[in-house]
Amino acid sequence: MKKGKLIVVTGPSGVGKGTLVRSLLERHRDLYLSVSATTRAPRRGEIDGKHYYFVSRPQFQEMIAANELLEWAEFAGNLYGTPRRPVEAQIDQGRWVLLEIELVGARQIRANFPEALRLFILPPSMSELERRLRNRSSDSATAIALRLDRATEEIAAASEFDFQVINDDLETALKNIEAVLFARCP
Ligand SMILES: Nc1nc2c(ncn2[C@@H]2O[C@H](COP(=O)(O)OP(=O)(O)O)[C@@H](O)[C@H]2O)c(=O)[nH]1
Ligand SMILES: Nc1ncnc2c1ncn2[C@@H]1O[C@H](COP(=O)(O)OP(=O)(O)O)[C@@H](O)[C@H]1O
Repeated sequence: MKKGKLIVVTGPSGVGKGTLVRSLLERHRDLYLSVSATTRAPRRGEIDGKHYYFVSRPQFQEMIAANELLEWAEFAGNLYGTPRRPVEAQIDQGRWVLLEIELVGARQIRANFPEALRLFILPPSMSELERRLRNRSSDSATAIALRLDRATEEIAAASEFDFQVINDDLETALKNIEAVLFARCP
């Protein structure tokens, strides 16, 4: 069977990655979203096994030691990683797998899976990024400050990615992502 594709979506926290990925999954039922493991505490409404696998630091360290993660990184004081087995199983079945991950993990994927398609989502401006993070009301002021600090560093690396998409108008951004995915992955 023809192997599936690995598609990496990266961009600063609050840029709208989750929103874009959710819309893509609704519109293209054959896409598969990898569920990450994290040591971050669940936000209101987040479900274990659906949004993330919420694990302790020792559990996460065990996953690293057992080589169960395809990539992992520390972000704003918490560990995040992609469980290897489900991703490999889906790719072996010919499905396209989306990874919504930060920059350090995206670099690991580039090193280990050079064939992966990597997209970077940009905000229309830093002030709009900050507005989105604050309006989302999901993080403490400290967590927002850590995310904004990191955003500048991540945006500086946007050109390392195969494609850059600005998430200003949501529908336009979605169309641009679809154009990239379906032009490159016939
Ligand atoms: N490297 C890596 N990053 C991840 C993974 N899962 C999520 N992330 C990234 O970790 C960052 C923080 O995620 P989260 O705490 O959910 O905050 P949010 O992006 O602001 O909603 C985001 O940039 C995510 O894309 C993963 O498995 N690996
Ligand atoms: N194109 C857009 N225009 C305005 N607001 C947006 C847009 N895309 C996402 N948002 C809002 O921005 C906030 C952050 O989006 P989210 O998907 O959680 O970002 P991320 O997953 O990148 O951290 C959410 O409140 C979301 O509704």
